[in-house]
Amino acid sequence: MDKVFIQGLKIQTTIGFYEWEKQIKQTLMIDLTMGWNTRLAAENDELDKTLDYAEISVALEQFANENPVDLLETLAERMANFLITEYQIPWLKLAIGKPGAVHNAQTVGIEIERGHLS
Ligand SMILES: Nc1nc2c(c(=O)[nH]1)N=C([C@H](O)[C@@H](O)CO)CN2
Repeated sequence: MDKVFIQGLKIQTTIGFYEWEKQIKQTLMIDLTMGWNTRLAAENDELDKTLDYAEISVALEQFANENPVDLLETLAERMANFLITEYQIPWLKLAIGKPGAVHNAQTVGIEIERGHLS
């Protein structure tokens, strides 16, 4: 299957298990790969036949800010459900990094895959 991807999307949002984290915004880095048949858009050069990576980038930051949670795991699961439902995405891989979380690590985070590749 073809893929549409977004790499290194930097968003600012409230996230974290500890009380002090609920008072601030922190940076998250998102990498998202989505399965899609890109031939449909290519046939007649039509944006509305594909996944608009610009629209989805904006939607992800908005989603994170409207759904504050403690864990990256929870955010990733909810984001994946949102994307699959809203855009009828059959398969996706989503990684969320929290670069400021561990002072002596470049970044930490999680990666999930949901749905099925045909
Ligand atoms: N696997 C995870 N571990 C931790 C998370 C998380 O979301 N997933 N979160 C924290 C804290 O919020 C941390 O980022 C604050 O330093 C700790 N471990």
